[in-house]
Amino acid sequence: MSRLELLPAVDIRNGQAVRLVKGASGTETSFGTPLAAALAWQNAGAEWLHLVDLDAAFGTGDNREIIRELSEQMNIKVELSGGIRDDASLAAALATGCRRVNLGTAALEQPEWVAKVIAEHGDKIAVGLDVVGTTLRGRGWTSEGGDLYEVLARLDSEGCARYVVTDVNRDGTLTGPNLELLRNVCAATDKPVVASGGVSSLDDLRAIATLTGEGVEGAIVGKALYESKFTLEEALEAVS
Ligand SMILES: O=C(O)c1ccccc1N[C@@H]1O[C@H](COP(=O)(O)O)[C@@H](O)[C@H]1O
Repeated sequence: MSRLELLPAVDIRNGQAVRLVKGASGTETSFGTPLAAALAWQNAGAEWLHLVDLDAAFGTGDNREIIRELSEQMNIKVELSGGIRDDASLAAALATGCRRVNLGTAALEQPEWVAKVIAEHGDKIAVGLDVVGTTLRGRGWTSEGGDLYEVLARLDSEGCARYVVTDVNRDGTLTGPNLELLRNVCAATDKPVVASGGVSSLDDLRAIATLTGEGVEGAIVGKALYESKFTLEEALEAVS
């Protein structure tokens, strides 16, 4: 069985590394500069960084320059999310040298464009499936975007390489991952799944790691790291 990949998260709002509760704008807790956070995870042994431009996701601006500068200092793989919705934003994201991008809103609102970029860029494109129950959310998780399994079937048929599955109601809450959701999504697709939302403990990571045989490839870890529930070194050891 393959080892669970860990992706520490750096979410950026107004130039700061922040954590939100259930993705709600206005619930930010700041944790210093994005570069300091990213370097801390890189120096602690991260193989991946999950980097989110929250302003771009919410439509309140962007943090492109910070992301460009930060990316120059990363020698680990970066997955970049937030506001990637057209050719220009996709080109800017890929120009940072990131390993892959996550599309959210675009996958719900612009299916033809998403099918086109999946065909053009292959596994550089992942889709973030951000859900409440089985209903997808877009536009900073404020709009409803259809049924999870219908959209998943459409994206699968278009060759989408990977899905990042977030239970919105667990994100930033430290209440544990939604293992049932992860199992259900893995049963519905052959493509790898990255788990997001709710991780609070090393046991949560061990529980997600039991799903690697079903298709869970990685887990995003945010608030638990920022609130020192465990260290990244401990997390990497726990899933090794
Ligand atoms: O990560 C978050 O906390 C988050 C909160 C609210 C909205 C989006 C969030 N993150 C990721 O951003 C992309 C969606 O951006 P877009 O819709 O493509 O502009 C997606 O990967 C979310 O998981």
